[in-house]
Amino acid sequence: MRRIGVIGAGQMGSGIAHVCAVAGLDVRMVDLAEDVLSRAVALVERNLGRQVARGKLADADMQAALGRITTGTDYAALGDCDLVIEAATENEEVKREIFKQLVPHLSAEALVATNTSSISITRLAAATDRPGRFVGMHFMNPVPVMQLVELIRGIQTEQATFEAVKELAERLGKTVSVAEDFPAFIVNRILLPMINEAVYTLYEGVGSVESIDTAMKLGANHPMGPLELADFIGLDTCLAIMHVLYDGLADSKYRPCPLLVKYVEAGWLGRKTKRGFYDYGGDTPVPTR
Ligand SMILES: CC(=O)CC(=O)SCCNC(=O)CCNC(=O)[C@H](O)C(C)(C)COP(=O)(O)OP(=O)(O)OC[C@H]1O[C@@H](n2cnc3c(N)ncnc32)[C@H](O)[C@@H]1OP(=O)(O)O
Ligand SMILES: NC(=O)C1=CN([C@@H]2O[C@H](COP(=O)(O)OP(=O)(O)OC[C@H]3O[C@@H](n4cnc5c(N)ncnc54)[C@H](OP(=O)(O)O)[C@@H]3O)[C@@H](O)[C@H]2O)C=CC1
Repeated sequence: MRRIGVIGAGQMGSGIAHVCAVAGLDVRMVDLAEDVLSRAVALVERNLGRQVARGKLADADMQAALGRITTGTDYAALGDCDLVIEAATENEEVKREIFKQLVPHLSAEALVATNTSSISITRLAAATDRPGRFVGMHFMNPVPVMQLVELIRGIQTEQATFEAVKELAERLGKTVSVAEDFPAFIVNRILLPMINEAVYTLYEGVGSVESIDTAMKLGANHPMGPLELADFIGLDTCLAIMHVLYDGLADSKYRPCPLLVKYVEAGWLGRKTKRGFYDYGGDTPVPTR
C-alpha cells in the first residue's frame, strides 16, 4: 500500500491521516468544505507538534509527514488510492451516498474500508460495487494514541482484503482485535451502554456531572469519566451508536437516554461544539449540571 484516501476530515479522519502519513504513506483527505480540511490539517500539525515536543518524533519526520498529506473536495483525487478509509459522520445514509459517489473514481483493485463505530459492514459493503474488497477498520479516538484497531469482516469480505488491512494496521503500530459484524461490534457494544447509563445516572439525579465522572475515574480507574468521554467522542456519535444498538438488537436495555437525545437536539455535541456535559468556552471545562 502506498496511497490512502480518507473521507471525512473530522477528529477521526484527521487522526487516521496523521498516523498514515507518519508511517510513510501518501494521504489524500476529502471532505465537503475547504475550511474543514484546513482545520483538519492544522489539527494534524498540532498533534504532530505535540509528538515532537515530547521527543517521540523528529521535526524532519513531522515536516515529511505533513508533506505527504494533500486535501480536496473532489472524489476524483482518490482515483489512484490503494485503499480509501471512510470516516464521515455516523449516519448510514450519508455513508451510502459517499460510496455511491466514490466508487466510479476508484481502480478495480482499490480496497474500501469504513471507520464506522456501529453500522453493519455487510450492509455498507452492499452499497458499493466491490463488497469483497470492503471491510470495517475501526480506529479509536485519539487515533495517534490509542493502540487498538477493530477489524470487522462483512459477510462478503474476501480474506485477501482482510489480510491487507490487518497488515496496514500493524504497519501503523496498532494492535488488531477482530469482531464479528453485529451492531457496534465489540468496543462500542460494551462502552456505549456504559456511557448511556452514565447519562441516565445524571438524568435521574443520582449524581452531578462532576460526581459521576469523579466516581468512575477514581472508583474504576477510567482515564476519563463517562460524561467527559461522551463529550470527547461527540454526543451525536454516541446517540447514533445507541440507535444502531437499539434498532439492531431490539432490546430495551439499549434505549438512548432522553437527556442524551435532548442535548443532541440542542446542538450540544460535546467538545466539537464547545458544549456538552461540560462547557469548553474557558480555559478549563466547566460541568453544565
Ligand atoms: C466511539 C468509538 O467508535 C470508539 C472510541 O474511540 S471510544 C473512545 C476511546 N478512547 C478513550 O477511551 C480515551 C480515554 N482517554 C484517555 O485514554 C486519555 O485521557 C488520553 C490518552 C486521551 C489523554 O491522556 P492524558 O494523560 O490526559 O493526557 P496527556 O498526558 O496530555 O496525553 C497522553 C498522550 O496522548 C496524546 N494526546 C492527548 N490528547 C490527544 C489528542 N486529542 N490527539 C492526539 N494525541 C493526543 C499526548 O500527546 C500524549 O502522547 P504521548 O504519551 O505520546 O506523550
Ligand atoms: N468520535 C469518535 O470517538 C469515533 C468515531 N468513529 C467514527 O468515525 C466517523 C467519523 O467520526 P468523527 O470524526 O468523530 O466525526 P466528526 O463529526 O468529527 O467528523 C465527520 C466529518 O465528516 C464530514 N462529512 C459529512 N458528510 C460528508 C460527506 N458526504 N463527504 C465527506 N465528508 C463528510 C463532516 O463534515 P461536516 O462537519 O461539514 O458535516 C465532518 O468533517 C464516524 O463514523 C464515527 O462513528 C470511530 C471511532 C471513534
